[in-house]
Amino acid sequence: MIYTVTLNPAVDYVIQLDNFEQGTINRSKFDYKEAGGKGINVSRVLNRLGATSTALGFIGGFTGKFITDYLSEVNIAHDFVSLEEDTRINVKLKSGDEESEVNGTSPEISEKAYNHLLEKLQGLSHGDVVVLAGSLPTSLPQDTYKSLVTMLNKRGVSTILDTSGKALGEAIQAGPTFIKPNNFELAELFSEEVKSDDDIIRLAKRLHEENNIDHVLVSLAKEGAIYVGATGVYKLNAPKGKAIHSVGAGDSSVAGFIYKLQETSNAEDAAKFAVASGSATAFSKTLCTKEEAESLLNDIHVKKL
Ligand SMILES: Nc1ncnc2c1ncn2[C@@H]1O[C@H](COP(=O)(O)OP(=O)(O)OP(=O)(O)O)[C@@H](O)[C@H]1O
Ligand SMILES: O=P(O)(O)OC[C@@]1(O)O[C@H](CO)[C@@H](O)[C@@H]1O
Repeated sequence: MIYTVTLNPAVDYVIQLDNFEQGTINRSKFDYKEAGGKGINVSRVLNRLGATSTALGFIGGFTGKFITDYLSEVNIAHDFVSLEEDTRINVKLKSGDEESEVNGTSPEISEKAYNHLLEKLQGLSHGDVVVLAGSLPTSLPQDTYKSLVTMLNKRGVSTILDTSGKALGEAIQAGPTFIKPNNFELAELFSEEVKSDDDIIRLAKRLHEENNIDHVLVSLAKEGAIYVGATGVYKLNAPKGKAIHSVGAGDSSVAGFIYKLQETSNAEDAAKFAVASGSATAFSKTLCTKEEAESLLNDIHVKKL
């Protein structure tokens, strides 16, 4: 069974304007709200691809209810720990072709709430897959993902990690099964400039070999992705197209990778489907459908390096 863990979910409030002007009243051309947060997006894309998952994490208030109502409506199982405080609202502002984001602050996570989540995860075992994705609420320590990965690894659970900054730096020491940093997150992780594919491959190989991470997929937005794993190093181009809404593109790549790897056990196919899913999301108004992802597969070429 696949579980996604979103410790810091969000209602994404997406606003489109022709031209945002600072210091004055702007009126949106259109706006909408979506159930967001990286793990929740992974569950949503898995659902669109035809794979079942259960969404876990912390949820609270009217914003939390918006998310759980939506998940129930689209038949995504969920078992969140309830909080008193509202789940945050993240603003995604699109002005012309520019995208800006203001992500809200997280509610406080009490020790009791954290232990409640831990109990749910402690019930998992070999064969289960857990996706840990997104930022940590500010009240949780930076090594939270590290301790969760350590605990899950001991139980034989596969761990997929998509986070950034110090939380990522700590968690890679526990050797998750799969990580998907983008090139900026990779550079930050090693405090190095990443200027070329060779730089990316060198650092991704270190993660694979020294940190024991089976699959390292470095996403490169419109440049595609580079994969490093036991079967080799692959460079994948992204299909050409007009990027409409890139929020959730990375989460779609994670979902696409997990979905295809479970289906075929082939890392090259999984990396290709990851790029297709990420690009399909970037090219559409919201998260991709299976048909949209599949329609891009012929435009993605995998080069073994
Ligand atoms: N402009 C684009 N054109 C084509 N494909 C894109 C574009 N932007 C993103 N993608 C696709 O989405 C994947 C993930 O994108 P990216 O590297 O931006 O991840 P990310 O930084 O985690 O994204 P985000 O935080 O926006 O979800 C890429 O590997 C690519 O397949
Ligand atoms: O603040 P975080 O947890 O790093 O990212 C949260 C977020 O920006 O990520 C998703 C897109 O990947 C959005 O749905 C959500 O608003």
